[in-house]
Amino acid sequence: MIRAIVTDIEGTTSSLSFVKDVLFPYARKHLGVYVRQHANAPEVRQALGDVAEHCCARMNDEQCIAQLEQWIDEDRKITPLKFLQGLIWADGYRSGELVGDLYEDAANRLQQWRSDGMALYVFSSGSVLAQKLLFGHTRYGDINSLFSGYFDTSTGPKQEAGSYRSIACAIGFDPHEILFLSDIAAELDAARQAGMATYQLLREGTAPCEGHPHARDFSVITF
Ligand SMILES: CSCCC(=O)C(=O)COP(=O)(O)O
Ligand SMILES: [Mg+2]
Repeated sequence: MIRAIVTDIEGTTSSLSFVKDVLFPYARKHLGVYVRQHANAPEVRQALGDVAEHCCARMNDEQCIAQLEQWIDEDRKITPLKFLQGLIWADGYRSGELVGDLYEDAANRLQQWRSDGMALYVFSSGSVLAQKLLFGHTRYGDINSLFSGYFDTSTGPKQEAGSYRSIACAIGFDPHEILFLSDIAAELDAARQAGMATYQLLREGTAPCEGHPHARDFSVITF
């Protein structure tokens, strides 16, 4: 019996275009100024140190900024980039320039599942801060109270079964009691390898993959 649901964000609860055409360009535009202005903040220093460590190189701040900009252009899911993006998006949500995108069917079904006693979690490449910001600033209001926990790449890559085993362990459910929702075949394969049930969301432009049930939106998911 399914007792917990873990959901991806981009292409699942929220549109691909919001992430690619709104969030990433916003971070790209503000990254340099943000890092220079906050260069002495401990969390920014830590992130820049992690960039250099990832590159196995000694790098000054400007070299780190150039590397981070390149990673945004390549849509790399590297933890210090994701961490800094979350900090930068916070300003955009605070000012009202960013509104967290959330499909209406996802908002309704998440609410219903929670009312039915289902435990709900998020697993996204976006940092935990970025996840809370998105769900905290939707046109349906702040829906963070629906979620019991959040996971990002600090738990592990989304294409590796071990990440899903770690999530199951952390939330205290057997993998067979957990349903994982995503648009990406490699993520669904990894979750199933860990023993989770899966559903592929077929939002705009997503092609169905083999071996997983699929749904055009949250309203038709059954388990
Ligand atoms: C938390 S919203 C930003 C999502 C993001 O940065 C990203 O790279 C998309 O990752 P997902 O795992 O949700 O597909
Ligand atoms: Mg996705």
